[in-house]
Amino acid sequence: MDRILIEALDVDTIIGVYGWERTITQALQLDLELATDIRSAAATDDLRLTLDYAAICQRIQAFADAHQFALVETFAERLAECLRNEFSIAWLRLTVRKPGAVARAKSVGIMITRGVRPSREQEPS
Ligand SMILES: Nc1nc2c(c(=O)[nH]1)N=C([C@H](O)[C@@H](O)CO)CN2
Repeated sequence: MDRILIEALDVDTIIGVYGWERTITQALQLDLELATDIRSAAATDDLRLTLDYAAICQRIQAFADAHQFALVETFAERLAECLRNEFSIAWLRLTVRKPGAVARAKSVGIMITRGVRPSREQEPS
């Protein structure tokens, strides 16, 4: 199955387990792989037949503006659910990094995959 890719998307949100983190906005950096079949969009050159990565990026920041989670785990799980529902995404991989959260690490974070991975039988040989 084909994948739409979004790499190193900067998202601002209120997130963290400590009190001081509830008073500031912090940057998260997201990578996404979104399974979709791009062939009909490519054949017709029609954006409506694929996943609009610009619209998805906008939705992600709107989601981040609307929520204040403690854990990056909760942010990732709830965002994955939101995107899968709203954009009819069968399978996705989402990486959420929190740069600078640990002083001696460039970033920390998590990666999740959700949904049913499209089978290879659906792919052309
Ligand atoms: N597994 C996690 N560990 C930690 C998280 C988290 O979201 N998931 N968060 C924190 C703090 O908010 C940290 O980012 C502040 O520096 C600590 N551990």
